[in-house]
Parts: sequence; structure tokens; C-alpha cells
Amino acid sequence: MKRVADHLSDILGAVRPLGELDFQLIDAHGCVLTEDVVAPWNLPQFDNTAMDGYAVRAEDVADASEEQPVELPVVADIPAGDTEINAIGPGLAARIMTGAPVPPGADAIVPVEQTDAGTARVGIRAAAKVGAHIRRAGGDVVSGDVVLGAGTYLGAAQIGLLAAVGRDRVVIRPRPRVVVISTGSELVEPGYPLAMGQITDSNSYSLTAAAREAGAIAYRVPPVPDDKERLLGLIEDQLIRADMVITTGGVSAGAYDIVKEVLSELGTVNFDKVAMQPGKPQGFGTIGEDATPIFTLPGNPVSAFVSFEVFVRPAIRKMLGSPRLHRPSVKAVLQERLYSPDGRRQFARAQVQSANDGSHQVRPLGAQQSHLIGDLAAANALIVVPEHVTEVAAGQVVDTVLLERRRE
Ligand SMILES: Nc1nc2c(c(=O)[nH]1)N[C@H]1C(S)=C(S)[C@@H](COP(=O)(O)OP(=O)(O)OC[C@H]3O[C@@H](n4cnc5c(N)ncnc54)[C@H](O)[C@@H]3O)O[C@H]1N2
Ligand code: MOO
Ligand SMILES: [Mg+2]
Repeated sequence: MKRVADHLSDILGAVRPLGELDFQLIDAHGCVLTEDVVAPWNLPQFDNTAMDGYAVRAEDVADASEEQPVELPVVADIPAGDTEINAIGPGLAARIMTGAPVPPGADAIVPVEQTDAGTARVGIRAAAKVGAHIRRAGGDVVSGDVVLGAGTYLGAAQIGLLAAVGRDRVVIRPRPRVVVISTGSELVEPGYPLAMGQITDSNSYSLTAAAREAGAIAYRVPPVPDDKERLLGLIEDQLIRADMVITTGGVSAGAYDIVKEVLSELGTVNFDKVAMQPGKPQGFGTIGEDATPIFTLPGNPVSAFVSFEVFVRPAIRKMLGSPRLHRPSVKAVLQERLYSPDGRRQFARAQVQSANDGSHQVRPLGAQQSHLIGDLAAANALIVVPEHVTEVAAGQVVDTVLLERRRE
């Protein structure tokens, strides 16, 4: 059997990051930047007030108190967005709203709560230090700074920063478009009645969702029966919109397991037995004129899901240009004895808990057979048991992959 690590390195060696493209800013969300973005201006762009209140000179209100307010004439009213700001002279105040430019001549803001809120004259009831409640130009980002470097994942906060420095387009790697195809004559779309012997297609749903969580644009198509012509036709049709194809089912030793035969007509796909549990029968290669990567995953739902985690997710991350190909993993203390098949790396569904001291405890979720979807949905982690280990006692430390939902 082929080693998991060898299969993964063959895949990552074959899959290339997608070419960079100039995108509308909002459509770049979830993608990886391929340019250094330089701030064309300071943030804030101008000195502005952090509070609704009055712009004053600190020395004019140095003696102000609750008992003896200082009264100043109000000579201007400055809402946010005002673009014509006049200087104020000594002994004068301007009413000002959060975000508005501080007028030249003023050096402090007194919040409205510390005044009588007057409009012609204002009674100031507290002293203010020079600079009080003023957000300085360049205090956040300085013009000329690289605000985000090539290789940065663009989450919500990064998209906001790019907008703040005026970018409406950015150069990124687009998300790979992944087509997910379930094969099997027993499969019926959810929502339709089932005859005895039929089951609903869950793989195309779980893997389409998983591909989206990995950062791809994923399309699912209705399941295709174990029929060579129909599968061939479907894959040929789908190739036009695919940067990657994933099939499930039909790759083991069954008389109607036809996927291998069909793919031999479309490209070069290698089928291997990989030393893992679940997920032994694996296929990977390229098909069509553009040498589109294709994964043929085993049909058992947990096998398909774990195969996606171990092989497909890192490949999608590589196509995205992501700096994080792999999920984080932790060392965790096993809470119950775990058995594992000899010669196969086991990925056991489990629940991990983190303690306040940063340590982790992990509990395997029952039997580890490949059809148990209920436990898969309850798992938040996969325990990785090395190939040669057949039994791990409670209290031992195990490598545990965290199935967190974040995209970055
Ligand atoms: N004689 C052997 N039989 C099997 C072997 C073997 O080595 N020799 N390997 C077993 C292992 S391990 C796995 S994993 C499976 C892989 O099977 P296939 O990839 O050929 O998948 P199918 O036979 O089509 O289906 C297997 C199982 O999963 C159910 N299934 C399939 N697709 C879906 C779907 N989209 N949604 C929900 N459930 C699905 C299907 O009904 C079967 O129960 O082969 C073993 N057999
Ligand atoms: O490899 Mo199968 O995925 O063991 O059930
Ligand atoms: Mg089969």
C-alpha cells in the first residue's frame, strides 16, 4: 500500500496555484493577495475628533470645573464630512462631531457631556489636556506603508482595510472552481422518496460544503448512476467550469465500480490503495485538455470526508495560494483506549476539549467504521494514529487535527 505522506506529496507536487487576476474588491474576499498594497495616504487622513463635543484650546479651559465652568463663544459647527474647515482663534470654541476634522487653532476636544451643550456660547465644565480625544493623522497607517503583503489571506478585516486605503480592485488568486460528483446507482437526491435499497446522496453535499469551507467555489451535481456513458458524458460536460473535479464511489473492487475505466478515457489517473483508515481506495490524476486535477474518493461517507480532509483540502489551499495548507493540530491526552488497524494510518473521529492551561483532552467517538455519519457530525477533531500502532492506552498523548471552521 502507498503511504499517506507519499500520496499527499504526489498531489501537492502536481497541483499548481491558479494564475493571478485583477478582482473587484468585494469579490476578493476569501482569496489570497498576490501584490503588496501600499497606502497612498495616512490613516486617519487628517486629525479628527473621537468624540462629539467642542474643539477648544486646552489653555483656554485649563481652569474649567463643574463649579466654575468656562464660557466660550461657539464660532463654528463642524459635522463629519465638512470639507471647509476654518481655523478658530484663541478664546473660541467650535461644536464638532465624531470623525470631523479638528479645526486649526484647536488642540483639544471636550466631550459634549462635559458641557452645557450650548450652540451660541458653551459652558465648559472640565479641563482638557492638549490632544485630548484627537485622533492624529497617520496614527494608524502611514502613507507609503505596505498595509498588506502578497500572500495575505483576505478576510473581512483585510477587505475593510483595503477599502480604507481607497482600493476598489486588487490582484489575487481566484478561488478554484470545484465540481463534486457522487456516483452510485443506489443514490437519490434528498427530498425524493426512497425505494428499498436506495439511499440519499450525502457525499456530494458534505464535500461541496467542505470545498466551500476550504475556500473554493464548489458546484454539486445530481448523483450519476454506475453507467459508463452517463458518467463519461457528465464529467466531459462539467470540465468546462472546473479547476478541479471530485468524484465519490465506484473505485473499489465491485463489479459495477466503473470510475477507473471511465477516467482512463479522459486522462491520466492513478489508482492506489493508500495505507489509511478510512479512505483506502484513492485515485488522483489529471483529465481533459487543461489537465484538470481530479480526485476519485471512496464512496463510504466517512472515507470520502476524511480523504477530502487529508488530500483534497490541502490541494485546494495550494490552488488558492494560501500560506496555510494544513489544518492546525495539537497534542492531546487520550481519554479512552483506541484500537487501530496495523499498517494503516488511522484518522479517528473524536471530540477534543481545551483546558484553560492550554492542554487538550480528546475522546474517540465510538466505532470507527466508514459508514458512521452520525459520529462524524459530532466530531470536532481527527486523532491520527501512526501506521505501526495498533493500540493506544488512555492517558497517552496523540496527534489531533482540529476540524475548525475558519477559512484562513
Ligand atoms: N472486496 C472489497 N470490497 C471493498 C474494499 C476492498 O478492498 N475489497 N474496500 C472497501 C473500502 S475500504 C471502501 S472505503 C469502499 C469504497 O467503495 P467505493 O469507492 O467503490 O464506493 P461504493 O462501492 O460506490 O460505495 C461504498 C459505500 O458507500 C455508500 N455511498 C456511496 N456513495 C455515497 C454517497 N454519495 N452518499 C452516501 N453514501 C454513499 C454506498 O452506498 C456503499 O455503502 O469499498 C469497500 N469494499
Ligand atoms: O478505506 Mo475504507 O475507507 O476503510 O472504509
Ligand atoms: Mg464499490
